[in-house]
Amino acid sequence: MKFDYFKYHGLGNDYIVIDPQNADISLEPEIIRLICHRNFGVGSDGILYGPIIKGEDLQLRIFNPDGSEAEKSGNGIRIFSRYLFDAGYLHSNQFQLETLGGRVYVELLDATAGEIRVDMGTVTFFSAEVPVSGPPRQVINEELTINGRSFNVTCLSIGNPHCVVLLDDISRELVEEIGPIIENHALFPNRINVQLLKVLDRNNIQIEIWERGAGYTLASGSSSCATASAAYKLGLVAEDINVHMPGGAINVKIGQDGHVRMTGSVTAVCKGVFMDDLAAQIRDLSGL
Ligand SMILES: N[C@H](CCC[C@H](N)C(=O)O)C(=O)O
Repeated sequence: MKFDYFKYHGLGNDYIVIDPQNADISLEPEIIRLICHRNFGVGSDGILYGPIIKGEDLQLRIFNPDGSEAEKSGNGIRIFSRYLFDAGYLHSNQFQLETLGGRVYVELLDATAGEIRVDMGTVTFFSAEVPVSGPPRQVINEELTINGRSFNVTCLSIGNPHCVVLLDDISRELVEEIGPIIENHALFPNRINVQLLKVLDRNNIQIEIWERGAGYTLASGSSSCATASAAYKLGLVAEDINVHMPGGAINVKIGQDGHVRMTGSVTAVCKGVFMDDLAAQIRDLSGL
């Protein structure tokens, strides 16, 4: 039986995998919004579409539940790597994937247990590359006023953009208040993912996450890499950092080569088919 989708999560950050070899779906924004909807669809923090096979290369496209496309997703890459293993695509436990935000290198440490390491590449703090509006600069320890309160922000890209807010105390309430304002702020032409960062010690940080195009999530791999890199840039942590999130922890290592390597788990949830009513809605939305 062919399945239309597979569902996995990385520390509670859940994604639907749609494989073009299995399912013939055009991923228009309104179709993505419907499938990801927690009440009217399957429900998820996004869609992973692939593998798109180009010769030897395996490409992954990543979509947020608002229908926008993300350049990179750390949990998404780990989840997709587990799917490739489960679906029998892999001939090795080490391989590379193409994403909109660049090539990443994956190692299945223990695939069935879902322990996967990803070299997410390098980060940049340069405004033009994040991007952040204003004069060309590294965006480090800048002041940003939201709702009359001044925040210290450091912005960077690891393929997708992140705004890290350094605080002594963090909470879900605060990230849900300022996250959407920062996400859509005029400073960020492509919008931005937002994290509140609390440094616990030289090897442990705690974050709360507001994702571009997704909202509050329990965990985020690219956010883990971005916040660890920002804390390291600010001299607040060592190069081996455990990132603690509401959904669990991810280990991030910052290499001497500048590459950021993330290790975390993946949980397989279910596989399914779109039943007639939803399939008809998808067909209507795609104009078929
Ligand atoms: N949950 C993802 C983040 C997706 C990033 C996406 N929201 C964007 O627009 O960049 C992760 O584990 O990295």
